[in-house]
Amino acid sequence: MSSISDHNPIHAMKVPIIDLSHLSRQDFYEKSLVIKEIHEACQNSGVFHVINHGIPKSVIDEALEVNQKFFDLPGIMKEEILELGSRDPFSPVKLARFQHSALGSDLLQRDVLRLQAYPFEDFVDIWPKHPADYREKMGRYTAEIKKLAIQVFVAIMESLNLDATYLKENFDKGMQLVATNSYPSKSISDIKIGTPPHTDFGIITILVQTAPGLQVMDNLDGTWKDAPKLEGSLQVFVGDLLEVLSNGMYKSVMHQVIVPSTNKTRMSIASFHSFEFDEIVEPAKKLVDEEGVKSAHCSMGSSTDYNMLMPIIDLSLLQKDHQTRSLVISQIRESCRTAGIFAVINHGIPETIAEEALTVNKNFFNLPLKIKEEFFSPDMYKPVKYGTNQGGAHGILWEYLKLYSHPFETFVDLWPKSPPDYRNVTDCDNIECVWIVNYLR
Ligand SMILES: O=C(O)CCC(=O)C(=O)O
Ligand SMILES: [Fe+2]
Repeated sequence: MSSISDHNPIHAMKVPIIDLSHLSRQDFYEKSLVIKEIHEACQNSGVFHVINHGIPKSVIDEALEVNQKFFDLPGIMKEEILELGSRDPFSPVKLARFQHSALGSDLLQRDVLRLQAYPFEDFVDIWPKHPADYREKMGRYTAEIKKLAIQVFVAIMESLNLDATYLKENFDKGMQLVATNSYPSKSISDIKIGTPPHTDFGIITILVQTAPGLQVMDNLDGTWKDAPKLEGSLQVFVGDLLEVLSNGMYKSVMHQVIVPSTNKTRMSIASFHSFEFDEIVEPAKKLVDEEGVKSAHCSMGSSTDYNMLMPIIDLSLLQKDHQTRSLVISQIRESCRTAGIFAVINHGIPETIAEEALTVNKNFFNLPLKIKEEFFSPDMYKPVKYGTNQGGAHGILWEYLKLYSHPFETFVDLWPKSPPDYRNVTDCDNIECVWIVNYLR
């Protein structure tokens, strides 16, 4: 059986480096160049380094040190935290050992201490008490990172051609969840050390890592690349909600950690930033085209536990080698088990076909009632059925058209004749298929 250790050699990714000191300069031209670099970085790689970010090295080093000390504590000292958070996924402080299946049959393990960090006063009293300076040093680190996240968020909004103040207030008071990942130097039996492939759920993540192991999916060639640390930099990741907000212009970046077997332990601190928990995120209006067409994104709040977000499955990976295919299949299994819903990308259906189908159906619903009524029937098993419906707490009214569509030849002659190009829309080749087109007035 194949395993992580025998997959292809990994090359390093050219992760863009953004010099943040240019952002605070008065020079408009210099600033606009950085904004352009941020735009390209978010669009192409979904991850970038920030340097000259203004956070003192001592603050970062102390945060890493104090977390290392925490993980080195005897189990008994960590027990109070385990007690507090182990059973409740929404607990603001949670310590857990994650074991996830990754490539092939491999299991990947890491320990994670997750803390809600904003507003600081609301949570600090339940942060670890040991080591004695944990709260002070992590408090300083998380406050600096929050300031940096706001600065980066504003620049990202500008890079999308949105106003610098767009959703800034929401982001200012939004959530900050900090996860310290601890990767021990040796694994037990067959279990490898690492984090399985995933995208981060929020708007942005700011990461500091101590040792090699982080890999990023290169969207250009669909391969994993090493994303090593750069001395003094912090790494910024595009999260799922930024993908939604940007109407798909920026893509959340798929990444994983596979710790090479050396004798060194590895640690990272990931700070996830988003809006308030129950806020629904939708594509920015300015980025939705004139016809109001949103790309295939669901709006979603960040209220869900971050392990429970809408998973995104890249169907093109099913055509790749055996290892990759079984990874995708295990992602699908996991999505069905946990979220019960998932989004598919790279599904092979050209965008034009989906758009034409939407347009031709819109044209159908805009026909005079007299024509649509022809398909009205109380028989719910009729292969072509038009009707109206009303429901939900707000009594929303919608029209629908239900079509049996496979086998195409059997049913196409029953489909609407107008608009004249209605029947040209693609058939489904080899699946049992019923289309139900709902139309909200
Ligand atoms: O450990 C790392 O470098 C990355 C961890 C990560 O991706 C996460 O916590 O979401
Ligand atoms: Fe991550």
